[in-house]
Amino acid sequence: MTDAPLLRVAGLTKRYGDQLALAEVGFGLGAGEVVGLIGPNGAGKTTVLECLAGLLPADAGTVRWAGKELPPHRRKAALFYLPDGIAPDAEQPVSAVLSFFGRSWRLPGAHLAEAAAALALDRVLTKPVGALSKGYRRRLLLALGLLAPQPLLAMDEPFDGLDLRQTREVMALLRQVAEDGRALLLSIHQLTDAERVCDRFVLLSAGQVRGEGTLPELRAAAGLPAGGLEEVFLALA
Ligand SMILES: Nc1ncnc2c1ncn2[C@@H]1O[C@H](COP(=O)(O)OP(=O)(O)OP(=O)(O)O)[C@@H](O)[C@H]1O
Repeated sequence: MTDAPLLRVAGLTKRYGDQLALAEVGFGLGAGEVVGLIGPNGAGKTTVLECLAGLLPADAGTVRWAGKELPPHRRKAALFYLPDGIAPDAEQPVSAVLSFFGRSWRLPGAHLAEAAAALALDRVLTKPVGALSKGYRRRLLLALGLLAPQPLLAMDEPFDGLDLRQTREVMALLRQVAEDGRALLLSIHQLTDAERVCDRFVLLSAGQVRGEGTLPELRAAAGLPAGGLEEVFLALA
């Protein structure tokens, strides 16, 4: 685990009625790190991200940023959250959506063109967002993530809807984003994808953290001499 993490989540608890969706979830994340929030369907990954982003009120828990408590209404200064499956401005062409965010974030046009090219969006710039395929819609969201000024990028299932080649390209791009110093928190249910792109993992099962660390650290915690994330997850969760 990172000694002095940029982000420190502690005791995050969320109930939906009688159901305890998150039970004292805690983990840390450092600058330049790619951390995977790993767990099966219903484990609570989206709930963690939404509470963290300040979109969903948590029942308990603290979020500290560089050692100081960061209340929900100030989270968007630190964190850009890309939810799963949204289509911003479905009627607008891709170029208009990119320009809108570019203006909001006061970015030079060259940055927009770079992000569009990095995600091969140049060929769909005139298409309305609602008419994009799932993979291209995902690419547009990823481009917004690349352009966003916040130091932490949180993404819900960033590889959903991408084919094999697209997944590899986007993984390389996300690794580059981390090398440039941003922190990434990615919710991923495909363990093979997570293993390829993340530095560390937070294993979530039924709203509880069952392990946190690098693969070798998690293997040690599970008492396994070898094995991938899948074996480790099954042993710990
Ligand atoms: N708005 C809601 N009202 C009631 N229960 C909810 C609500 N949102 C989520 N839940 C429940 O909370 C639990 C955690 O859901 P969440 O969507 O966070 O899981 P997840 O790990 O992101 O799952 P998936 O991989 O399927 O997206 C699930 O049991 C889910 O049914």
